[in-house]
Amino acid sequence: MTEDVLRVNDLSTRFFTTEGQVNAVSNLDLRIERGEIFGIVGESGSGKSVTARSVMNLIESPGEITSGEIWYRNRDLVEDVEGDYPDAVDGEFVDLLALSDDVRRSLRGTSFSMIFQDPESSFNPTLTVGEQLAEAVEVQRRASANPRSTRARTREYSLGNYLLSTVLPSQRYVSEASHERAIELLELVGIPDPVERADEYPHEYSGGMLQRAMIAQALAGEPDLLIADEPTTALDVTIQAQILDLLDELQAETGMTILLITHNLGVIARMCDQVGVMYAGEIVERGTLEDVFDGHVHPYTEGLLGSVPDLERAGGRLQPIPGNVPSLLDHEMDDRCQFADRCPKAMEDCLEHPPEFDAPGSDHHEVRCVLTETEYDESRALPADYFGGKERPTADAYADPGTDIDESTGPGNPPRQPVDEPGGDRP
Ligand SMILES: Nc1ncnc2c1ncn2[C@@H]1O[C@H](COP(=O)(O)OP(=O)(O)OP(=O)(O)O)[C@@H](O)[C@H]1O
Ligand code: NI
Repeated sequence: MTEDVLRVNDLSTRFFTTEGQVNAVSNLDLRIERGEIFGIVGESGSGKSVTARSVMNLIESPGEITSGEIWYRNRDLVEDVEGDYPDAVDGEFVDLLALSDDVRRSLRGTSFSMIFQDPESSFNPTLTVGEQLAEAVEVQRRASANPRSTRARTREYSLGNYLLSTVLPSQRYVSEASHERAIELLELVGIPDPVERADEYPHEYSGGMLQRAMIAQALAGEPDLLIADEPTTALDVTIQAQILDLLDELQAETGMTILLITHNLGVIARMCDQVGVMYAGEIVERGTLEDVFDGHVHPYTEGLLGSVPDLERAGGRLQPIPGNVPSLLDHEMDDRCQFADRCPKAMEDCLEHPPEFDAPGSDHHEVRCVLTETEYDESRALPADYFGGKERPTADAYADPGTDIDESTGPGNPPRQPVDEPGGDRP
C-alpha cells in the first residue's frame, strides 16, 4: 500500500567558509513514505536543518549541494518537466536536483512547505494575517489554473523572502474566494473567531496563535510534504502539546507527509512513524519507533535515550552525552566512525568509516555502526586516551537507557520540556 514520496540519495551539502569546508550533510539517504511522519533527531549542529533546507532548495552561498539526488514522486510534475528535463525523470519520480531553480521555486508552497521555529519570520508585520494567508492561497490558485506553466508558479524567492513567503505587494489580486479560504484555513488550525482574527496583524497574535497561523500559511498550497523544523521549541509546554496535536490531526485529515525535525525524543515518540538519528551530518540509525527506542544498536542512539531525564534517579536532570559535538570542518574530520571519540564501545574497527548495516527489527532498521555485526570486544577496544584530550566514557557509561519513552526529552534541551502527558500514544 505505502509508496515512497521522497527518495534522497547520497546527498552532500557543504559550506565553503573562510575557516574551511564545513561538511554539514554527508552522503545522506532518506526514504519518506506517503502519509507518514518521519522524524529526524540529533544534537545541535548535526545537520538536521541543512538536510531540510537542501530538500527545499533553500541552501544559499557559501553553501552548496555538492552531490546527490532528490527524487520526488509526482506524476503531474513528471508531465510538466519531461519535455525539458528528460534525464530528470524516472517513472513517476523527478530528480529535483536536476531541475532549474525556477522550477524548484515553483514547487515551494505547492509541493513542499516548511514551517519554522520562529513564526514571526514567516509574516510581514505590516500586513494582516488574513491578507498574507489569502496571498498564499492565490499562489496556489495560479499554480492550479496553469499547471503546465512553471513560470506562473514562480516567485522571486531567496531564503530571506521565502521567510516572508506570502508577501506580494499586489494585494489587489487577492480575490474574495481567497480571502474566504484564508478564514477557513485559520479555522482549520484552531484559531477562534477567524473572521475577526484575519483582520489582525501578526503582533496581535500570541506565539502559539502565530504558530498556528504559520501552519495555516504552509497548508494554503496543499503541499504533499510539510517540513517542520523544530516547530514547537520556542513555545511553552502546554502550547507545544497543542501544536503537535494540531499537526497530528492535520496529517490525519489531509494525508500529507511530514518531515519533523527536533532534538526532542519525546516529540519523536509522540508523533513519528519512522525516525532517523543524525550525527555529524549522517544518519547513524534509522527505523521505526520500536527499532530506535527499543531495539537500537548505535551507542549514540543509546546515549540520546540515556540523556533523557531519569526522574527518580537524577532528579529530572539531563545527563548529556559526554564529549563534544564534533567539528564538521573537513580538515578536522577523519574518515572513521564520527562518534568514535565519544563512544564507550569504540574499537579498532571504528577507525574505518562504517557503512549502514541492516539491523534486527523492521526492514527499515539500519545502523551505521560495526556493533550491528560484531560483538563488542574489549581486547580490541581503543585506549581511553586514543583521541587525546578527555578520556572517552567507559563501556558501561550508559546505564540502562530504559525504553520508557514517555518521559523523554532531548539533549541540549534544558530545561526539561515534557511535551507529552504521561502515557505517550505509541506503544
Ligand atoms: N550558512 C552557514 N554557513 C556555514 N556553516 C553553516 C551554515 N548553516 C549551517 N552550517 C553548519 O552546518 C552544520 C549543520 O547545521 P544545522 O543547522 O543543519 O544543524 P541542526 O542539526 O539543525 O542543529 P540545531 O539543532 O542547532 O538546529 C553546522 O556545523 C553548522 O555550523
Ligand atoms: Ni536546526
